Amino acid sequence: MSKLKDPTLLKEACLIDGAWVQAASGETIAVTNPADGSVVGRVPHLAAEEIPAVIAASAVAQRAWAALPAKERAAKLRRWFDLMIENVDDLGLIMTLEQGKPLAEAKGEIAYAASFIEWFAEEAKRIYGDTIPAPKADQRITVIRQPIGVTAAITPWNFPAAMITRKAAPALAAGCSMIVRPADLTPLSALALGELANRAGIPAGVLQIVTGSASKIGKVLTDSDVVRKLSFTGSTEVGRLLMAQCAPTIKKMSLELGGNAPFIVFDDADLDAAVEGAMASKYRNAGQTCVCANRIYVQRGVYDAFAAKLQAKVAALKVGDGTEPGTDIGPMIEPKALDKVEDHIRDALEKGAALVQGGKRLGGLFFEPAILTGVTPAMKVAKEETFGPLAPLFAFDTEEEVVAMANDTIFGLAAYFYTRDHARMVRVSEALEYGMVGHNTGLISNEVAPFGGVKQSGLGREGSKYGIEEYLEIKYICSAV
Ligand SMILES: NC(=O)C1=CN([C@@H]2O[C@H](COP(=O)(O)OP(=O)(O)OC[C@H]3O[C@@H](n4cnc5c(N)ncnc54)[C@H](OP(=O)(O)O)[C@@H]3O)[C@@H](O)[C@H]2O)C=CC1
Ligand SMILES: O=C(O)[C@H](O)CS(=O)(=O)O
Repeated sequence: MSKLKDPTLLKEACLIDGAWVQAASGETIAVTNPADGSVVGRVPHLAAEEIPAVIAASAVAQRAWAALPAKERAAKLRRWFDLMIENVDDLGLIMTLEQGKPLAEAKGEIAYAASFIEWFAEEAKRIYGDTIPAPKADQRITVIRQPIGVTAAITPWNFPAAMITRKAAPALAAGCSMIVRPADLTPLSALALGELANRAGIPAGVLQIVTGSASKIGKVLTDSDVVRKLSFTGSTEVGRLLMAQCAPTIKKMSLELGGNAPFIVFDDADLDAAVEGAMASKYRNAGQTCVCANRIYVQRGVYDAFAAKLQAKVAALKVGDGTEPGTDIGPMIEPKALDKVEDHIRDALEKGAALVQGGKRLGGLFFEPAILTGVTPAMKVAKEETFGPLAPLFAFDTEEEVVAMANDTIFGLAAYFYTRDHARMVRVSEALEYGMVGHNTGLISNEVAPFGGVKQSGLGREGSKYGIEEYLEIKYICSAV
């Protein structure tokens, strides 16, 4: 890839025990650019039989890594953060070429991804314990927190860097090792991060990155009793499967799964702010994020005004190759993603909705950002996650009605609402059954706050002071004195 300042960041190999390794079979997987179908690179297609050695290396490395003083682990993580920031242009370009998002968004994700490493480099030094007054004079009670041990992560294609560091940073900060299996569609970002981890002095085997069959590699990782924790980001369907696979070994799990975010606009909202928030929440990454507004509810008195304002903004979005200046919406990741958006539009139209903006294929994997009006709870788009650039507008009359509709889903990841009434802000933020709620904002993701869902959107939290708990075990020590 000639445009890289540092071409050695394009790693077409797996990171195993500190070395860059090909599959024993020599088989590879092509990584293609969703903008034009060109091959960006090729990564190894490891066989399942090659994974036990990776797990063994992880176990050896983890013991030495955990034995380091926290301050030394923190310093290496901080160096990894610094190297990511220094290489943001190359990391962003690699991401745009394999995932499609506009370059500015890709660079923004690199900064977001790096922020987790910066944050947990600091948290590494603050893993405190407790002393507890004993019930007997000849006893002393202490509580310490220790790393879980060998961990694994399986990550999705939509945030090829942030979903790696949001798991690896707390794991390594806690003294764990981690084996990462990135999505086949976007492994190059993860492998570039692995190269920078090596350069940062993170010891061989502490962070390993393997590519190949998700189900076969996943099965080896979930079956292993050495792997004590699995962190997964992806669909609820695969999350359920992995939970079942982890049950026989009683693995700790973190699950960041599907969403179906309601975005509610009350009639007392600042409409321009609400439109800006809807644009940011809905069309980021071409709508391919789990916290995207999936259902937009607008109180009847402002419905037409909101729809008109939103349509004007959406009509101005530039769809194109993510490397082209001014592109707002890149290609979608694969053909089935466009099929799902079209299916949701077709179903809504058959049930009485109107397509007032966009909704056409633009060739290849490009899709025209769309708006539906007259949407009702009877339509697929009310129950299923579109994961694409489609804004379905529902009208509502009362607060009670819209909260009930917003909560009528198996998901509970993110929700958003716009109101300038303080009492309503308190009532609605407490009534919404979601792990994360945005009030008068459509962007809630950062490294300092606990990211995660309730109901069938997942288990656990990532980021924040809570995120490191996912990689620690509590040990209670009772001493007779
Ligand atoms: N809560 C969150 O933060 C996020 C949730 N999601 C949700 O995921 C969906 C879209 O993302 P998508 O990546 O397609 O989700 P998938 O669940 O299909 O894939 C996620 C990851 O799991 C891997 N995978 C797939 N099947 C298995 C299996 N049987 N065993 C082990 N690993 C497997 C995939 O590998 P491969 O792709 O190589 O086959 C990929 O690396 C949406 O529902 C979205 O909401 C997505 C991102 C973030
Ligand atoms: O996978 C996702 O969709 C991300 O978690 C969304 S975010 O963290 O970038 O908001």
